[in-house]
Amino acid sequence: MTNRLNIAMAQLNQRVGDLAGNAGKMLEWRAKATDADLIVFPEQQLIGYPAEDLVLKPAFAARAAVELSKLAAATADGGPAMLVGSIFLDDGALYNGIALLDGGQIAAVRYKHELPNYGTFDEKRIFAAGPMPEPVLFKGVRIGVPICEDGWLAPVSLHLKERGAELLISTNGSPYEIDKDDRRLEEVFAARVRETGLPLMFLNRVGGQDELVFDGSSFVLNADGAAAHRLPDWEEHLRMTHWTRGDDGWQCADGPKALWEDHPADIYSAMVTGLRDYVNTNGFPGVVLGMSGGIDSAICAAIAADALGPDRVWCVMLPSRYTSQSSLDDAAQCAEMIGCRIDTIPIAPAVMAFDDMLSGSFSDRDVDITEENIQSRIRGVTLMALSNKFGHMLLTTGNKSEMSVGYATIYGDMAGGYNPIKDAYKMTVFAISEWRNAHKPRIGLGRDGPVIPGNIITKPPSAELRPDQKDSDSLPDYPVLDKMLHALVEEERSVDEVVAQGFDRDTVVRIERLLYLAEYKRRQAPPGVKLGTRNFGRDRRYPITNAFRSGR
Ligand SMILES: Nc1ncnc2c1ncn2[C@@H]1O[C@H](COP(=O)(O)OP(=O)(O)OC[C@H]2O[C@@H]([n+]3cccc(C(=O)O)c3)[C@H](O)[C@@H]2O)[C@@H](O)[C@H]1O
Ligand SMILES: Nc1ncnc2c1ncn2[C@@H]1O[C@H](COP(=O)(O)OP(=O)(O)OP(=O)(O)O)[C@@H](O)[C@H]1O
Ligand SMILES: NC(=O)CC[C@H](N)C(=O)O
Repeated sequence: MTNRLNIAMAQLNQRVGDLAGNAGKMLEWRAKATDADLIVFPEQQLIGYPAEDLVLKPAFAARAAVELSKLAAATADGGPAMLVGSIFLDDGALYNGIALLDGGQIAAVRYKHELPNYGTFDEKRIFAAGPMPEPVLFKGVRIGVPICEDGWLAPVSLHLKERGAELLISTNGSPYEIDKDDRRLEEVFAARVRETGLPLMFLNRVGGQDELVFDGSSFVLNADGAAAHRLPDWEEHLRMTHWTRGDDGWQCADGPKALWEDHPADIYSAMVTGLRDYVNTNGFPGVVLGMSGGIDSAICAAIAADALGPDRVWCVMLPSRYTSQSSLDDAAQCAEMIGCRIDTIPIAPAVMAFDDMLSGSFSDRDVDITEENIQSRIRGVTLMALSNKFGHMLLTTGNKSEMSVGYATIYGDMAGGYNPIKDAYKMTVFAISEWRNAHKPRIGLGRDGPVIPGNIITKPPSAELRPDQKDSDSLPDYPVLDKMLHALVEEERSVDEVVAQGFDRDTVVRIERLLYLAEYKRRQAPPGVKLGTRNFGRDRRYPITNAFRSGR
């Protein structure tokens, strides 16, 4: 039995499916934590979280077992023991679990009891729930290891306390959502400390995995509820924590307390993190995007420059006969401010070729939205040709307001691989543009100073697909539209409830109809960074074919 423990917290990124890579990285970080008795890694650090249905492939679970044995063998060197999250096939059932690796062996294994099955989580579909976990014994100390959701609810921690746990170490794969960092510390895990009277370590992963981003923001709370450590958000970080046992139990010595980003800096960092990891992990040399002189493409280019560096961002202006001189000037100035390449490829020759090709088929039809959308699709084809030829991934730039009501052209401006602003309403796009002009993000690789010309932020949004077109011709002004959408999407309000908030009934009925009709477009849209509690794709899963309208 010991009265002192040094526990290292490894707030790491992960690569889903790269078991050997994740294992190698854990050993690298362990080698840096020389004074540690124990080094702790986030939930499912070995396989990457969330690995989704990949865990159901028997060969994957078998490989995880092999890699875990190798890691266990590596602890025969007398260095720090390791707490490693992985998957475990046990008597035909698959568990999300954690292993204590010590003295060259797998010294203990515990399974997750509470499986989250809401929002983005589907763990009941892929895992069996473990029994109530007992504490693990390490150097004579009984440590409770609630795995993520186990710590979000009271029963597991209470059980661990009852079974003699002396401190709690919670390993997490807790995705970013607006304000979630403070909620984890001040509400959820502070409650576990109050209920059990035990000190608690909360360790979370960082980095992006498809639509999810993880902010880290790990911490240690002492039994009196005071924070002893706060690790930085959005960065990998190794933190040594020093614990002593006194008459009142275990106490963690005070350490550095990082400040976590406020609004809207956190949203911007989430977008940078999600895009950076998506592009780098999937091996693209950079990104290409259509730069129209509008705010959506401008902020996407700025985010990409902060994610990848300006030299990996390639903007292309694709003017048509409706593109104004001010759009050409704004696009050029924006690229110059960001410090990235911009080329100009006029689309008129392709537009004329399509007019010609289709003139026979369309001879008895008026010109309508068909011709407008052909311009957008020509841009999509051109940008995808650049992507094919040079390897850069095409960014899509539709914000959540547009994606909500289908204000985008399928196979046109919706063509692409990833959308950094997919979960940001238009008013959020304005807010982060203002913010980025006044601040360089801490994790950003872009330039200091403003990156978006003021005119792009102040001019009325327009798709420029026909003369003098404005978004407000088809949609309510964005401050109004966004409030309605917030009520309909994020809060799942009915038309009557939204009308009661002071909005015009006909408009709300129309917006709800557009929202439901556009489901088919969203189902074919690229993934993008989740910011809120109700993103399109993982959180909000509506039927495409859907006759329900709440306003009739
Ligand atoms: N339920 C369903 N399941 C599967 N497919 C369905 C469908 N309903 C329609 N469709 C298909 O979708 C087609 C209509 O969708 P789509 O072709 O997108 O055309 P549509 O939605 O009619 O038009 C695009 C809209 O996006 C606006 N916009 C805003 C900003 C930028 C841009 C831009 O392009 O840069 C565009 C543009 O002004 C216009 O209002 C139909 O012709 C039909 O083929
Ligand atoms: N002239 C253009 N050149 C290059 N890309 C374009 C052009 N027009 C549209 N696009 C692409 O299509 C996307 C959708 O156009 P849209 O007008 O909705 O967005 P925006 O111009 O960036 O912003 P805003 O809605 O504020 O005008 C743009 O973000 C851009 O990627
Ligand atoms: N991986 C998990 O169990 C995460 C669930 C947890 N409630 C969260 O949102 O962070």
